[in-house]
Amino acid sequence: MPFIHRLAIIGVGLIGGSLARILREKGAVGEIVGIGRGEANLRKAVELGVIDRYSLDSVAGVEGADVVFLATPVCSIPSITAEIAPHLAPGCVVTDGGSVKEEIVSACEPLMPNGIHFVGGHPIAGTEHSGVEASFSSLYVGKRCIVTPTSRTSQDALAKVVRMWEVAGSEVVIMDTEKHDRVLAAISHLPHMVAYALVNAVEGYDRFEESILRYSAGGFRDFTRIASSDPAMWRDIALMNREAVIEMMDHFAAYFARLRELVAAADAPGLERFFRESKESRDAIL
Ligand SMILES: NC(=O)C1=CN([C@@H]2O[C@H](COP(=O)(O)OP(=O)(O)OC[C@H]3O[C@@H](n4cnc5c(N)ncnc54)[C@H](O)[C@@H]3O)[C@@H](O)[C@H]2O)C=CC1
Ligand SMILES: O=C(O)C(=O)Cc1ccc(O)cc1
Repeated sequence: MPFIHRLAIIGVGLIGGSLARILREKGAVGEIVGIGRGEANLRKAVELGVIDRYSLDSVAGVEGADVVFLATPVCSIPSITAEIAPHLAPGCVVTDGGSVKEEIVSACEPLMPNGIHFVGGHPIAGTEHSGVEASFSSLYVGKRCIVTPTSRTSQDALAKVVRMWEVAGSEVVIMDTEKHDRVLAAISHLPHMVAYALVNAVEGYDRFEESILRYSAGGFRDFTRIASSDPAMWRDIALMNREAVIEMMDHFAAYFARLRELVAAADAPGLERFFRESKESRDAIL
């Protein structure tokens, strides 16, 4: 039995499309309406059976929806929410999948009319690919999804969002928005910054006349897979979580400087200790 009657998804890409696929597969949703700007992508989403119909107009698209899921780049989420807020059906629950939470939740929660609730969410699952064609129904299975209620969040709205992610196969973790943004800056945003910088640094190394990237082996390719991620998405994340990202970049720079010192001093035991500590931590997360 569907527990969501009409789901409106704004931004039918990897994240929105994957949620649509799994909820349909589980029989959890009656009708799925896709909303976006790119008509070709939305038409493709209908062809693939990811959504039932689409609208290029957010206000018309959310009509009668009991759940609205926003899955566009993070900086666009507050303005889209402001646009749809006065047109939502009574009792509607609005939630999102954006990679930053503090600014989104503090901007969107107060925009909700009486009886309509915004609950922030973030599936810790994804790939370096984007668009509806990259979406797949098992994306969220066995992954964590962080949900960030506030003291104002209705328990019924929270329960509906938690149920949605559990049906999608995720383990839901409740966290406050401030902690979310610090944790994600460390375990997701910093690695993306490092990967993007590493690829540019190697490409920009001009000792030789040819581009040396084509000689890269498995290690470089594994390490930099995430530098193939969507630039507009990562522009928005870097801008919206700027303070926490800078704090982590500075923290990382201190460790990198320490490693440089060990190399410069040819400190063999120091280097081995540095690498051993890192290997032990990394082995423990596998
Ligand atoms: N890609 C990933 O691995 C993950 C992404 N996220 C978050 O999910 C959100 C969506 O990311 P993806 O699905 O990967 O992106 P995507 O690029 O695959 O899909 C985004 C969709 O939103 C549409 N869109 C962009 N701006 C819009 C606007 N102003 N109005 C309406 N539609 C608009 C695009 O046309 C596209 O169809 C982002 O906030 C991102 O931070 C969260 C977890 C993982
Ligand atoms: O491609 C990968 O491995 C990722 O790290 C995907 C990812 C990107 C952004 C998020 O907010 C969460 C997960």
